Amino acid sequence: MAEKPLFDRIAIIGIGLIGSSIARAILRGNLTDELVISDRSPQHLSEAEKLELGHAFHANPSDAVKDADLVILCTPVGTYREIGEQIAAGLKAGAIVSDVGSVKEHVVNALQDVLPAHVDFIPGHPISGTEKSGPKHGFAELFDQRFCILTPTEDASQSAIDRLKAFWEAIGSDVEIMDAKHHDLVLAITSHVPHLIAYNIVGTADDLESVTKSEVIKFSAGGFRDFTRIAASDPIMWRDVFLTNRDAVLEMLGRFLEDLSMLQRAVRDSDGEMLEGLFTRTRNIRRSIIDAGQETDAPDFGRKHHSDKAE
Ligand SMILES: NC(=O)c1ccc[n+]([C@@H]2O[C@H](COP(=O)([O-])OP(=O)(O)OC[C@H]3O[C@@H](n4cnc5c(N)ncnc54)[C@H](O)[C@@H]3O)[C@@H](O)[C@H]2O)c1
Ligand SMILES: O=C(O)C(=O)C[C@]1(C(=O)O)C=C[C@@H](O)C=C1
Repeated sequence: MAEKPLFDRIAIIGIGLIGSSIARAILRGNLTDELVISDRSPQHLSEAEKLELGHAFHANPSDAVKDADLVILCTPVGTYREIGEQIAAGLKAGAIVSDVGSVKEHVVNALQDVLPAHVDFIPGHPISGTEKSGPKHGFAELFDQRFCILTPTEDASQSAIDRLKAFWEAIGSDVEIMDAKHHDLVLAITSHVPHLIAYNIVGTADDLESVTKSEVIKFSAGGFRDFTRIAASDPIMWRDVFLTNRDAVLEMLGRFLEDLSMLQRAVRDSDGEMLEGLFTRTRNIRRSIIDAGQETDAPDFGRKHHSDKAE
């Protein structure tokens, strides 16, 4: 006899890159009997239907969450409160409500007092993605061997946390439980500030057009090209990240700028020892990431075949 799926009915709100990757991974693993999709973009909803990413499709999120045992918000974090208000009345007692947002304390603040007491609210964040947006760019393997961080509130039941953990593990991820504030500080330096740096360096190079001319494009096969990939990431998603993780980003940016000034001084003073010392330390960090299996040692990105194709 076939095994019972993890959840009878799952609703995904927002069928973009992350939502559609989760949908594909759910279908790949047979993790539900009924996968319901909602998106406010009629184009994304019909694309998702054509791609057969679910069993039912609704423009209105309150229709999608009806009878769902697991609801996952996969929209930019700035939309969460509004969506929470739209779905609250229709949520089934005992349902788990989760999300994939890149910021976590804001998500707790935006949703905690909007959601009914009869659901378990467990914010989540898969630490994997690409610079692409929309349903056609998702792929089921996105979460394989990547971390997914859960930041359950004190009110969430252990059995609901265990079920959501089992869900992400079935999707291919390793699950870590973390406090939301701590998550936001860690991700500020490992993800948010790096994106800000990429947006900045590409913007600066573009502003220096008179110096670089079209050579920004011509010579962007090396390190700069890696920055252009990151700087191509979704503008709305990243606007919301910086609007909602302001304090942690500013704290980490302050530290980053201090260290950058030290490097500036080392360059000015021709302090080769300092430069070589730092570069040796950072090279070892890259090697330890590869040894831990978090990245391939390819000259380009581990996911080149999925994410690096021009639109
Ligand atoms: N892209 C990444 O690398 C990545 C990685 C991990 C987590 N995340 C998080 O995942 C979430 C989604 O990001 P994405 O990359 O999939 O973005 P995306 O732009 O590809 O998809 C977002 C989808 O949400 C829909 N949407 C927007 N507002 C809506 C609303 N009010 N109601 C219903 N649908 C709405 C859009 O039409 C779109 O289909 C974000 O919160 C982001 O922080 C992204
Ligand atoms: O590889 C990329 O394109 C990513 O930027 C993925 C990345 C990251 O910074 O690591 C981006 C945002 C997320 O919240 C999680 C993952």
